[in-house]
Amino acid sequence: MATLSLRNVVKRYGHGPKANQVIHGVNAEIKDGEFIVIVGPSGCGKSTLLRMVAGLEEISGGEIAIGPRVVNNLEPAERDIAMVFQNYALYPHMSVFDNMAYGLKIAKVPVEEIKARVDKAAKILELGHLLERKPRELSGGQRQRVAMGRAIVRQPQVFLFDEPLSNLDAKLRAQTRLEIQKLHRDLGITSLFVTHDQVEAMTLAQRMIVMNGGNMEQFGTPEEVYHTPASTFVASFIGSPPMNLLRAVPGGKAGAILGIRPEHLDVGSDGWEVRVETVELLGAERLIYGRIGAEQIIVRVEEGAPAPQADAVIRVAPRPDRLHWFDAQSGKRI
Ligand SMILES: Nc1ncnc2c1ncn2[C@@H]1O[C@H](COP(=O)(O)OP(=O)(O)OP(=O)(O)O)[C@@H](O)[C@H]1O
Repeated sequence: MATLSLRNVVKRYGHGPKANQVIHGVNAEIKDGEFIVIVGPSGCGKSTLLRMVAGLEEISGGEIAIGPRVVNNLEPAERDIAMVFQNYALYPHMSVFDNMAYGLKIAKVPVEEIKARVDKAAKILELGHLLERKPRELSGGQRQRVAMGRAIVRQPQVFLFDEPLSNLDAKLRAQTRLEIQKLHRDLGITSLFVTHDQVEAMTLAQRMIVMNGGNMEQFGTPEEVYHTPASTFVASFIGSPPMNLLRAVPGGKAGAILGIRPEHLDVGSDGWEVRVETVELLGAERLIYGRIGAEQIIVRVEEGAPAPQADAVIRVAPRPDRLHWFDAQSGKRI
């Protein structure tokens, strides 16, 4: 097990004047045994960052260290990491056992030791009865577990996950999320997990790195990111539906954006006048979409609460201890 340090990490594709910088100096000190999620929209650089840790992309600037070792110039195989890919990358002609054993055979681990490690991983992942099958004879979730098994048997210092759940349906994704959490509790291996899904990030992360356009916008626990988002970007990326960001409402301040989450607004007899546009029922709750003047606002209420009609005018009060303020120019929290 090991710490993982990202020190002013930069990535440029191409050289000279045509070079395209896509990671602009990321700093993060990840503790031994921590589960870190890198989250952000498509193209923000999360896979590139992960692939630099893995050694699959050259590091253009800065330093990456695993434990005390700077790994910038080490081959992937020398870095003591194991990676789980989105498409699982299993060998189709090999059995489950051989898929899991392959990396160890290449590393010339003794046969008995290989068997013991594969059997142990298969037990943890409940794959024991499937060891003779080929990948095509497995469900998506089982293939995913084989891919994780292959990573576990390597006993790496660091696990790297590149959107490993995105090919699974919603139910299996939720279940596999729980399995990964359990695995991490049991093995305690430092992990870096990339996803564009904020729910996945919130539920899995001990701390999360929120990326935007090649910059780290925030590095914190899910609670910190939800309760004290560092910018309007983070505020609107984490939370569903996103935080309301209001520029011109009664009680607002010049040069500032007022943020309030839909779940922190109370419908009642005082507060802002909101003209209702539509109301959605989502099962346990209702979303009221409306306007304060020209500003759009979303209010989340419990399903049992009275549902206003379209065009009705209701009063909505923000909870004073749940207000967020951001600089209107920079979008940063003030
Ligand atoms: N080989 C490459 N050559 C040039 N540019 C690249 C290359 N690979 C990625 N990029 C660019 O780097 C940026 C970051 O890409 P990256 O794949 O890391 O994003 P991402 O956040 O993982 O996105 P996604 O969720 O869509 O996979 C993008 O603008 C992308 O176009």
